[in-house]
Amino acid sequence: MFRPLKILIGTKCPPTRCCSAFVSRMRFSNLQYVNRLKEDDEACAAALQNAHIFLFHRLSPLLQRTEHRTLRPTALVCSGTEPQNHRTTEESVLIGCSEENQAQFCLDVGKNILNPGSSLSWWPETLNSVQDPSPYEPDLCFLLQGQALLRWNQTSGFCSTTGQPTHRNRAGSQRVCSSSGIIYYPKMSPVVIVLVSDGKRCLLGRQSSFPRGMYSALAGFCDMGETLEETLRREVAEEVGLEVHSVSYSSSQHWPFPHSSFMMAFHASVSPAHTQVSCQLEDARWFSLEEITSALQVKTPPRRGDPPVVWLPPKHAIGNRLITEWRSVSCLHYVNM
Ligand SMILES: NC(=O)c1ccc[n+]([C@@H]2O[C@H](COP(=O)([O-])OP(=O)(O)OC[C@H]3O[C@@H](n4cnc5c(N)ncnc54)[C@H](O)[C@@H]3O)[C@@H](O)[C@H]2O)c1
Ligand SMILES: [Mg+2]
Repeated sequence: MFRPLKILIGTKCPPTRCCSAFVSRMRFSNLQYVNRLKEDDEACAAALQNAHIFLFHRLSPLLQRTEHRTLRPTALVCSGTEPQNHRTTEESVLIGCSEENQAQFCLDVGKNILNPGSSLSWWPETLNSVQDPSPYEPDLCFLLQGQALLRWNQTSGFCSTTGQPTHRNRAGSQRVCSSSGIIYYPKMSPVVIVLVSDGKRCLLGRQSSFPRGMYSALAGFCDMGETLEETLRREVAEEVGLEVHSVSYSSSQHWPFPHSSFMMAFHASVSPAHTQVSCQLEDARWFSLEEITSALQVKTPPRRGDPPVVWLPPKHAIGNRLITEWRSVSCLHYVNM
């Protein structure tokens, strides 16, 4: 039976993924340490004895609401003195280590491999319900990484070539076919997300699967063999029938839906003379600076029965970042006119 060791509420945030954090982590050999744990099962098992283990249930992270109405991940703190049960040692996945070289793992205590997508639906709702998500943000990429790695291990139990079982290494960072020796590594799907502008307005769309009233930048999966630029131009042409004429890169983000996407975000512009939308989505339309400004102020999605209101992806989604960047540049443009 699963036996928790000690629950730590509001555990210290893992380091954020900004460039300076990476540089300092390199300097203190943290990355080399994590790489060694991925390659050395014995070292990894030893590290687990004194690790922080972040808990998930059916792929959803177990979160604690703090007194400041923010959410924090819940972790077991292993002291090395108590024996660990079979599931902890066999199913925890390594996701990193602290500045003090304490290993950090994730463990799903209620995995649901028959319907792995079902438990994810509460993610956006939970994240949107956080009044002020800023203290949560450093934890978010950490949890997304853990969730993706847990799901990949739960759904990759068999070799797609031989049909035989695969076995994971201690860190959960690779799986090997027991019959052929083929090595599998975690997969993610590249996605382009693009905010199209005509100079004065930006173009947002919604799919029928989006929550009521939500609009976002256009997005689409890369086809095999495509460059990012080709995906971007194809998706904009397919979804709204427009041709973009300039493209600039913004940023990237791991995204858990539908099965670990790697989102690469861009700004693009169309000629103000050719803005007629031919929509293949549920809706796509141009938004003025004023409309975007008021939509960004909607912090929680409308409840059932509330009047319809446009709202945008939450702060931690890259779609929100694109829209916020566009608004900042547009505001500057108006100030300078
Ligand atoms: N983080 C954000 O701010 C943000 C905002 C908007 C969309 N997104 C994400 O972008 C992703 C792509 O957007 P979309 O749904 O408009 O894509 P899309 O326009 O390419 O349409 C989705 C369809 O593409 C096909 N497809 C091709 N390759 C696929 C793959 N590897 N996995 C799944 N389906 C594949 C499927 O038929 C699917 O129904 C979605 O997962 C969505 O959650 C994220
Ligand atoms: Mg799309």
